[in-house]
Amino acid sequence: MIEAVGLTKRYGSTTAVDNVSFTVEPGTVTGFLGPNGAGKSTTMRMIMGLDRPTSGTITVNGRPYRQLATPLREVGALLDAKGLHGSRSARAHLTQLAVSNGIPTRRVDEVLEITGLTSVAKKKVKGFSLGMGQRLGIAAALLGDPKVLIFDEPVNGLDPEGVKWVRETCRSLAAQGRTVFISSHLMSEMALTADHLIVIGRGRILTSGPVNEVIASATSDVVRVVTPDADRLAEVLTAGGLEFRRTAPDTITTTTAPAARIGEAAASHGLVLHELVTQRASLEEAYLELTNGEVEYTTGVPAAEQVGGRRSRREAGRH
Ligand SMILES: Nc1ncnc2c1ncn2[C@@H]1O[C@H](COP(=O)(O)OP(=O)(O)OP(=O)(O)O)[C@@H](O)[C@H]1O
Repeated sequence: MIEAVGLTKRYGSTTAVDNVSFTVEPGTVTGFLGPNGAGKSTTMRMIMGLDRPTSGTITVNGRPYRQLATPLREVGALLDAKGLHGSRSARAHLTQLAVSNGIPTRRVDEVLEITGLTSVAKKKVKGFSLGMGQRLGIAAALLGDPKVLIFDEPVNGLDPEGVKWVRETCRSLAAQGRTVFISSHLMSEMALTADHLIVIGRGRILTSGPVNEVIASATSDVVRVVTPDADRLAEVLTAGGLEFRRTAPDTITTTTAPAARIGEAAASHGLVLHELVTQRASLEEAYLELTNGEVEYTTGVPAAEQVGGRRSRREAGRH
């Protein structure tokens, strides 16, 4: 398990992580979701002992990373897939890592197999595609057979097949009882991959909980009614104490009454309805609702366009 208590990291005048507390439980995929610059990578680096907290603690299995006796056997991480020596083969890279961490080299073939890299094990890493690099990074994370895994933006830049592979790998690692903590700025991807979400913005936790609850808390159903009897329906709804808006002469919308109640109220007064629709807010809307105002910078591009279209700073080569 991973536990953060009052975790804070400042870089000069920038507070990257601001008094954050959370736990990440075994047997689940926990998504760490937030816009660019929210503090995800900084938190993950602190888990791995690559950055020291300004205050607070972050532990893996009850200990700070630097106090773990055999760190690679307890926690594996994919933080930056580009930190590879290009002239080495995938097998040589993993073998060197195994030897320097006292891990039997037979494990190298196992992780190559798990990550589907056996056929390219002898190829030089510099010829690897982004997807193969991600697989190699995950192979390295799995080398010590750790119970805790941390992947920072593992699907960034991957094609749909690569995204699916990462998703299924995370799910199966969690099904084996491992603790899987993955960061992303994509709500839609997290909705498919994670069981739990921790949503962060400007270094602070905005919300956390089971994925469905987090999404439900940020979205509300909108019921839209189209009727030639809008005036009479409005009277009926008012008499029933229901709140609604007239969005067009023949259209009524409400976020407080379920469609069934509106339909029954209309039927009991013999009113004709042409449409009675429940519209669920999209995941992007939920995400924007959750992280509204928490983005580090804005581009002047409407937020809805930014969600799908923006590249992370890492992808843009500015990380
Ligand atoms: N080494 C550093 N020195 C100074 N500031 C830093 C450093 N690392 C991160 N920051 C700042 O801390 C904040 C959080 O950055 P971080 O990389 O943790 O965010 P993130 O959520 O991982 O975002 P992204 O998805 O863009 O990687 C940002 O304001 C960033 O500019």
